[in-house]
This record gives sequence, structure tokens and C-alpha cells, in this order.
Amino acid sequence: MLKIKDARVVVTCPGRNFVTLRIETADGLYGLGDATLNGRELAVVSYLTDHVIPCLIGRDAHQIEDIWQYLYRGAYWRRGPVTMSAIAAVDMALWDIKAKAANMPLYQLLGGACRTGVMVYGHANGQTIEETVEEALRYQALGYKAIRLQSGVPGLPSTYGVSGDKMFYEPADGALPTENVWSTAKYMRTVPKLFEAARLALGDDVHLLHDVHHRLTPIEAGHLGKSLEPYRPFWLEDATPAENQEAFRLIRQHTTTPLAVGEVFNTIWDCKDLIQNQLIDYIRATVVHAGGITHLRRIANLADLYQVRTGCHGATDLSPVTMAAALHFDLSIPNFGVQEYMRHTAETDAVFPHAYSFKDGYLHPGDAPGLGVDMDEALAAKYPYSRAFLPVNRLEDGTLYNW
Ligand SMILES: O=C(O)[C@@H](O)[C@@H](O)[C@H](O)[C@H](O)CO
Ligand SMILES: [Mg+2]
Repeated sequence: MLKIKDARVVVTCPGRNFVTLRIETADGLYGLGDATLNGRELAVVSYLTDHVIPCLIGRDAHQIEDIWQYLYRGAYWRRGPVTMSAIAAVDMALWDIKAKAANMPLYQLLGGACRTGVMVYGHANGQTIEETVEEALRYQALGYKAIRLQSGVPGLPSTYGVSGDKMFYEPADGALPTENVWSTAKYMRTVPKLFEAARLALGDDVHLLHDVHHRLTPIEAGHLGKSLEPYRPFWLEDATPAENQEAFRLIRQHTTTPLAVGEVFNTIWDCKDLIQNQLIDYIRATVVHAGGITHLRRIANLADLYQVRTGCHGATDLSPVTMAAALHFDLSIPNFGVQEYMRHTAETDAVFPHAYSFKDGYLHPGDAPGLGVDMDEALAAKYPYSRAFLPVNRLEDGTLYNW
């Protein structure tokens, strides 16, 4: 028995907010779990501190599955991003502890490596198509095999995925939500031109991705997917909001562009119908928002039956703790597709020193015992929480729209 002696939550803001759970065992081992829910961080802090931690003390840290079920079924109020991020943090921390106790990198406990590295995609973005292509070339020169393209849209003052900071794009940018303006017509005219220019400049070997960020109707998404087909996109992400999953049937009827969905999903129940009806090609559920490694493995196993591959969310609001957990997971499952990789800033990396590293377009979790990520608490304490929201989006006539 590895008795849980203590657990606490650390909130830090080295450029952006992160919520981290630290679980300690009676014999001095500790594990880390990420519980960051962008723009709603403190709700998860309270969920963990007020409702989860008291139930953990005294339990056997080795009983990961039992503790998962205890927190999921035991709450009675199942699912939802706050609950599942909290459960995910516990799950990650317990896997970290178990792998440290075994003195192995976590991927060994998950069945061992299925590949030599984890192919990642980086974010190329720019105000114009030319600028975005230039950025994409920079990523290609760094060795990236897969690149996401997001460009400013002529006539719109700001666009999702386009930042001044290039590599360190951070969407949660205001103490109150920023308001963006959206025009589907203007956007739809730009994206095919972007892909045409990028394919021409980057050649055939690199994978090109695009995130629609839930902004199209199903028929508009079908049209966009079809118009991108000549440029062979790796995927079109979140083409339409996924609450109505039937929408994907309509998109499928019009395009063979592969579809990716699921960064906002939090359980297998959100993924099940899309997977079983083969309406998507990549599932984007992630360790932190979908109940941890224990639950994500279940989702990946189901997806594997239907030749759906994984493409875990990996924006900067997913802390290095999640990134490490994702990499162990990615390395160990048969149906891995791609891993999103937005680089954290040097400040964030200093708070969370980690064993994972990037080489030639691939990340590897490293071979340190556990997740291979730590937290410098003294440094973390120097960056107090600072409220930040994701933007909202309005149509040109002021109607509130999807962000
Ligand atoms: O695909 C992605 O990375 C995005 O959709 C994210 O940047 C997303 O907007 C943020 O993670 C929200 O917190
Ligand atoms: Mg996305």
C-alpha cells in the first residue's frame, strides 16, 4: 500500500494560469496532475480542494482505477469539464506516483513504446497569407512534419489563432473577455487561398492542418472541406459545434477531407457516437479535460476499433504536466495520429522543468521515472493567479457567435 498522506493545489501564472495538483504518499513519493481549465481555473481549484482532496487522504495511491471510479460514480453528478479536469489531475498524479514507485517512465507501465517518437504539429499563423506561409516555412526548417495554418482574414480586425507573439499564441488575453468580429463569407474566401499558397511553398511532404474553431454550419463545413481537398489537408478541426453530432454526417456527405473533433469533450460519452458512426477521423480529447490517462485510454481503445486515430489537444493552456502525460500516452497506444504542440514560454518551462524534448518534428517524453515533469514551487509562488478569459465572438451585426 502506498498511502496518500497529503494533497494540495498550486495555482501559478508564469504568463498564463496553471492549476496543479500535488499528491504525496506516506513514504515520500509525490505525483503531479494538471487541472487547468482555461478561463474557469478557480472552479476546479475549489472542486479539488473542497470536495476531492478530503476523500483522497488515507487511500492507496496504487488503486488508480478504483479511485477514478470512486470520484466519477461517487460524485453522483457525472461528467462536465470541471469534474473531469479535477478527476484527470488526480489520475495523472497517481500514474506519476505509480511509475516513480516502479522506477520507470510512465509509458513503460502503459505497455511500452509503440513508436520511436510522437509526431507533433506546430501553429503557423500570420496576419496575411504571405506571413502565415513564411511562418510555416520556419516550422518546416525546425523539422516539423505537420503544421497548422491560421491566417488573418481581410476585412476582419482580428482572427482566431493569429497572434502578435507567433510561437506563443495565448488566447486567454483579457481580465474580461475580448470581443472579436466574425464573417463566415470573408473567412471562406481566404482559407483555400492560404492552403494553395502553403502547398506550393512547402511541397508535398508536410502535413497541413486547419482549425475552424466551431464556426461553420454543417453545409458550410462541407463546402470548405471540399474546396481544400486539392491541397490534401491532414485534418479540418472543429468544423462545426459538436453538441449536435448528427451535423458531422452532413459534412461527411460532401467531403473526404479528414475531420478532427473533441478538444472540448470530457468523457467517452461525448466521443462514442462520432466514433462508432465513423463520422470523424481524429479524436482530440485530451488527458486534462477528459478524465486523465485512465479514461483517455478507454476512448482511444474504442476509437481504434473504428480506425479513428488520436490527435490530442496540446495548446498552451495545457500545462507541461499534461504535455508529459499526453506524450507517454501517445507513445504507448496503437492508434496514435498526431499530437498538438504549442510551445510554452521560458517562464512556464522554468516553473515546470521536464524531461520531454523535441527533435526533428517529434517529441519524446524522456526516460525519467514517472511523468518526467516537476514543479518549482518557490518559483511558482512568484507568479500569483491573474484572472484571464477567452474571447467571445460576434458577427458583424453584433450577434453573439461561436468562439
Ligand atoms: O486547437 C487548439 O489548440 C485551440 O482550439 C485552442 O487554442 C483553444 O482555443 C484553447 O485551448 C482554449 O483554451
Ligand atoms: Mg482547436
